[in-house]
Amino acid sequence: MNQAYIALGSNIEPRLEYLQLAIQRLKEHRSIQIKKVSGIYETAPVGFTDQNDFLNMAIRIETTLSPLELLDTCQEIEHSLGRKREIKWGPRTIDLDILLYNQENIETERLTLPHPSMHERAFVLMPLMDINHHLYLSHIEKDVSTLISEMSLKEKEG
Ligand SMILES: Nc1nc2nc(S)n(CCO)c2c(=O)[nH]1
Repeated sequence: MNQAYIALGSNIEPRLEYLQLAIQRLKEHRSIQIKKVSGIYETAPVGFTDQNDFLNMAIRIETTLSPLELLDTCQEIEHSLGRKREIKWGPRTIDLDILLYNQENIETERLTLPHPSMHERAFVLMPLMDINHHLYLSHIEKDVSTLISEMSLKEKEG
């Protein structure tokens, strides 16, 4: 049995519903079992900042799918929930990013694992710490207090 971590995000309303639908579709897949679900975080957009805030979360699954089969499944769910890839970094109804697949390093045209940006994204690391804190203390270049202060700054900005 393989273990994988997936990051989810949405910044087009109804954001929460898109997250719930994506998780439901993963849960319904006969080769995927959802083992842990993080909390849901409202986060300011990073990268392309001229867009709505996101709702982000992460899940841990067990699966018999290969990494590329899991990617196909995630992209099918994104497509079924109306994901348009007009602007690369633009708004999206739902985003499903595979972060880790076992402890494998994978470098293909379609998929790089571990996800190359996960170590610099508070919107990924904070949900992951909900799920499996010991897994991420070793990955965080910024210390946890920096990440938390970044998140609380967002809270204060309101
Ligand atoms: N806070 C936040 N900013 C983001 N920028 C991009 S692109 N994305 C899409 C994920 O790559 C996000 C996101 O999910 N959350």
